[in-house]
Amino acid sequence: MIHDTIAAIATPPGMGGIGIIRISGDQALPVISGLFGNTLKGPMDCLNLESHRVVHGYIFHPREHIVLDEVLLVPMLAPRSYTRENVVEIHAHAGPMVMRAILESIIFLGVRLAEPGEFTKRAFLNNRIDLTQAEAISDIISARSTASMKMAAVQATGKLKENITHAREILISLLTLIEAAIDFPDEGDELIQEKQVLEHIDRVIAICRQGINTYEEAHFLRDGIKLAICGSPNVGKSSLMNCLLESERSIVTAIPGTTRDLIEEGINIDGVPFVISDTAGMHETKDPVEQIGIQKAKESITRADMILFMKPAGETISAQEIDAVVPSHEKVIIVFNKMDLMPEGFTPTIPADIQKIPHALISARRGRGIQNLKKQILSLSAADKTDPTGVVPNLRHKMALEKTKNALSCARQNLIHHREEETLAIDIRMAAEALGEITGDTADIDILDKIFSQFCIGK
Ligand SMILES: Nc1nc2c(c(=O)[nH]1)N(C=O)[C@@H](CNc1ccc(C(=O)N[C@@H](CCC(=O)O)C(=O)O)cc1)CN2
Ligand SMILES: Nc1nc2c(ncn2[C@@H]2O[C@H](COP(=O)(O)OP(=O)(O)OP(=O)(O)O)[C@@H](O)[C@H]2O)c(=O)[nH]1
Ligand SMILES: [Mg+2]
Repeated sequence: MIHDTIAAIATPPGMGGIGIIRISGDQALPVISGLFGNTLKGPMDCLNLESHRVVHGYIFHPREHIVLDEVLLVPMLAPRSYTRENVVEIHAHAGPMVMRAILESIIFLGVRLAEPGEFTKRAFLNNRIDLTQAEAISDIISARSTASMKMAAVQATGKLKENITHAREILISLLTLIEAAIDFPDEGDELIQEKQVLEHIDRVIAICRQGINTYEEAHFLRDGIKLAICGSPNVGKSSLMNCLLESERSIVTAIPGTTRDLIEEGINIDGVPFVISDTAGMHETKDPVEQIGIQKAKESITRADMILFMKPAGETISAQEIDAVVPSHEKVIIVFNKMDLMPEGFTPTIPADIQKIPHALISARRGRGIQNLKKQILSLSAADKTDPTGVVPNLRHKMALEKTKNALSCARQNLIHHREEETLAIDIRMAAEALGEITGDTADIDILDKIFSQFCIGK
């Protein structure tokens, strides 16, 4: 039921300067009238508070009539609020006990505790924002890199919604035309001009294609670029992992075969998110634990977007060695480690057939050459060439775009082969519905519930 009034603590738990409790719904003002007064005398009538005007005062315990806290109150009256309902915010002191006491007082007066994402769900159900904007708000909060934060911020302004809505409108007007042709078969040929219809279909296919491509090129800015460190035992893989993380995450010893399990950690390099995995050293072994570790290492390398292939500086490297790990030679950086053991001015020798592969010379133990390596990683990831201020669909959007594109390819065939108009209409309706899933216009309640339940409490 959307007509009940909900409340939640909007700020993170724990102690802090200020904590915000938010109430939304029809009963927000009557409830606050039972709790808030602008003098120490007790609660006052709040039904006529002015919207968007901060009021100073006190929160009183609804039964014990004692002061709970000195607060600022922010009324935002429907429809001029985040949810489009009456909203009242209480800006209190952020201590776990005060915040809880105020929230309990509100609940005592008949308000229900909000579910995760419920304020934003109401903003969506009341048409303040569409589903892509709701998802973007959640992405802004959970962003772990500047790049993904920027992408989410663009999406929150409604850029993706505009693109999708535009494409869907093209399909809906096409559909109207085709349905008219079905209803008035005599005028069908005048209503549907094949060339024009094709043009419209192709325009929407192009929009889908563009969205899918952008996802492929840029989704890693949201999800993180998978970077695997691999090489023989003892080359310094774990030392490099720790160096990049700037913490002693992996165990480092002089004993070959120290790392057995796969170790994964997220970092961000110049605002770009990476998920680094430190793998077990690759070699022939009879040790069953090591064998499992090496199997995991291989899987991690297969999944990786980028590979750091480590060698001790001074040892020779061959194309075959790299072939064994990454046959395509793409997205590999050869990392020569332990440069501190080499004479000053040392440069590694690289066979002619692999000179195109980028390389770096470092000392993981001394932390030398790391800045240069980071630069190489960024440049190979092409993250520096990807514009995070563009619209980047997420996986859910991409799947719906694929569904749209496929349905339209069928529609195209039907049109070219002059099949029945009904068949054409079915495909186009399917495509329009798939687009509507992105913005939430045609998404079913299970999808909506799933998306909103992943939000923070109080959002
Ligand atoms: N204190 C506080 N800070 C916050 C929020 C909030 O709810 N409370 N927000 C919550 O997520 C975000 C800001 N989003 C908001 C979106 C709309 C309105 C709002 O009142 N909109 C009205 C009025 C606009 C106007 O009159 O200028 C409207 O759109 O009609 C407020 C906050 C981030 N910061
Ligand atoms: N001199 C020198 N020693 C290093 C350097 N990097 C790592 N080492 C040493 O090499 C040994 C192995 O380092 P690790 O980081 O554990 O090597 P690994 O590749 O993770 O080894 P495994 O997990 O066994 O496959 C340790 O004694 C490190 O201190 C370096 O840059 N210079
Ligand atoms: Mg190791």
